[in-house]
Amino acid sequence: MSAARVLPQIDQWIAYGWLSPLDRAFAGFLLDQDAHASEAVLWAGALLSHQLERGEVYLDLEKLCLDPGLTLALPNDEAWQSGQQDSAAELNTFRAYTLQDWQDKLGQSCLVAIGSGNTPLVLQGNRLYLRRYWHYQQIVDNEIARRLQPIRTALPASIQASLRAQFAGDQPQPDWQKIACILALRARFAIITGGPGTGKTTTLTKLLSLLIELAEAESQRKPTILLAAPTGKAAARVSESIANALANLPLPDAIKAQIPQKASTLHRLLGSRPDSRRYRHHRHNPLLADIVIVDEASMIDLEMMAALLDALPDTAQLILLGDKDQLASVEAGSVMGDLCRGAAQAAYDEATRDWIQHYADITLEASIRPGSAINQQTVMLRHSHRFGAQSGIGQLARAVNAGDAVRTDAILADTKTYPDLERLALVDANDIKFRRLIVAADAAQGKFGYGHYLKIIAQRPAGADAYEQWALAVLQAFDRFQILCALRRGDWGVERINQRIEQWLFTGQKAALWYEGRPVMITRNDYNLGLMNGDIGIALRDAGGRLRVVFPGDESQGHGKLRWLSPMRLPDVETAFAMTVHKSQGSEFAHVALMLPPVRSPVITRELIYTGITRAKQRFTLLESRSEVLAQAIMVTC
Ligand SMILES: Nc1ncnc2c1ncn2[C@@H]1O[C@H](COP(=O)(O)OP(=O)(O)OP(=O)(O)O)[C@@H](O)[C@H]1O
Repeated sequence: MSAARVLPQIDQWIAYGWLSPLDRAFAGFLLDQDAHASEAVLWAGALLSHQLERGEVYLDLEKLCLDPGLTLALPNDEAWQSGQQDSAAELNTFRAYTLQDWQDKLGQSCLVAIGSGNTPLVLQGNRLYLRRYWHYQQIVDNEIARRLQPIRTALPASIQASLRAQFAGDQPQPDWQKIACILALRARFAIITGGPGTGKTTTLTKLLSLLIELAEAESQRKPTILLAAPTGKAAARVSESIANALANLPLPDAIKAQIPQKASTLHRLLGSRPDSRRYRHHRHNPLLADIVIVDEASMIDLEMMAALLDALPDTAQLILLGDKDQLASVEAGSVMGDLCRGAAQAAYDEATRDWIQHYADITLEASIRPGSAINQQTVMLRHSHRFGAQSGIGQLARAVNAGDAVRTDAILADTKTYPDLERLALVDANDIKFRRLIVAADAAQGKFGYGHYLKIIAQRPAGADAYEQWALAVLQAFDRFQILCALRRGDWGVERINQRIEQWLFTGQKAALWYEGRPVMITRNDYNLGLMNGDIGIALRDAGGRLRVVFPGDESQGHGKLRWLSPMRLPDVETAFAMTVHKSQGSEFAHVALMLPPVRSPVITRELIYTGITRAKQRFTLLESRSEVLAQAIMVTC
């Protein structure tokens, strides 16, 4: 194949729906920069661009050689659904290339450098980066490495006494929550990961109280603590969880008063500016903080993590919390997943185990091979205090996470033991069983459908002064039930499912785009309106009869106050009866129904199923038409 034939072949791949015009434009840009660019460079450029759109920050050339289909997630869901699987043979284009071939050909190009420089591409071992992402990766790696050095070799006796007091009482052993606190007191970086209800917020609250005490003992001053989350919704949820933990934990009032209860979004924390990638805070204007906490850290992409670390003063401590097993952020880079690699093994070295033994009085067995420096500052919480042995949601999430398809099937079948689970086989996406689920309004049974929030809308108050409360009740009722889809396109994708649900709920009434009851999700940040990607509002008529879209208050106005905005002012929105699992991250709903399409797709992975299940607090329904899709999905991990 010659370089001249690469662009037409990329066009063919665009026709299959495999690559996008953006990928071709990038290959074209490389050709403009170097008219002698080889076919390998042009293909690598187009595939790297494709990977970035899929959320990967680099093209893994080794994996590309081993399995191009799996590495590139091709044929993608659209191709599968439109029966284009036959074109999969085209993936053999790269079969003849070895890793060495790629490295040689890329290494010879003036468009590729091995490290620093000003080439558009950077090759590092088997990874090909776009320079910008390579730079972000450097910041993340270097800044975290600097913070991993222990800053304390001993803890004062007063802290040891507080630790004993906070962790008194019976706990599942080893007490990972205690270990998390002990390790986070040692260095300026720590990760606390765990599934839903494993006590991340509880542990964080105890840890903050210890850090406050420690700062006062060491420097006689109160530390400045900043609390953040990647999205507005996640920030609101974190604020609520911290307030609950503070109400329940027996901490001294003087300490409680210093623990922040309001989380902001990372964008606001860093000082985002409209229409700019740059933030107000960076290494030359760092944040004023001693301790920075970021919850829901699995949603942080590489660019945001680099911006955060760049803005962190040298002396500040960073603590990341989140669930490593959730899907990574929609943007490029599964930072949390990468940082937590090996966390489940608790591969602590001798120094770490000695520290834990000395201060937590917990003896851990030596691991066969000690983990990385990051592993030493990472703790995985393992015991769910929310989902006990009787919780189907908890059991199902564990089985999926372990990749155990047989157990997953058994749990879903045992509705006697696990009445919080339901598996519905649908003939097609129009099935009456699906329709019944949608229109249900059985709140007393915990079986919410969208009939529930429509009932509340119908209870319109008589006086204008009660409108705020009514709208809040509507938003809360809507939040109880959510349809999650694995795909965007096709009969089982978000777009068509939303249309179908609209028809079922508003038969005959709905003609216009906007109607009372329409739930919408913001798909692009609007800093002027304070609306963030993922925020959900509902169209309601205000006391004057005008149609407005009501959103929960944002952090600047206080989370309780509602915002009534004209639909005309809203940036990009989409109907939100159904949303993708990706978009549901950072949210929880009483009842979640997850739809799996009848065809296998490389984007339906174990992480996607796990994330979907763990959005449910009380009830989980699986909607499918071919049962093997679930089993196949949980074998695939990203
Ligand atoms: N060690 C513990 N002993 C008893 N109950 C606990 C313990 N840790 C947490 N809990 C309780 O478990 C519930 C979940 O805890 P928490 O909110 O801290 O978990 P989480 O991991 O932050 O949850 P999520 O992120 O899924 O909302 C809370 O009711 C909390 O009081």
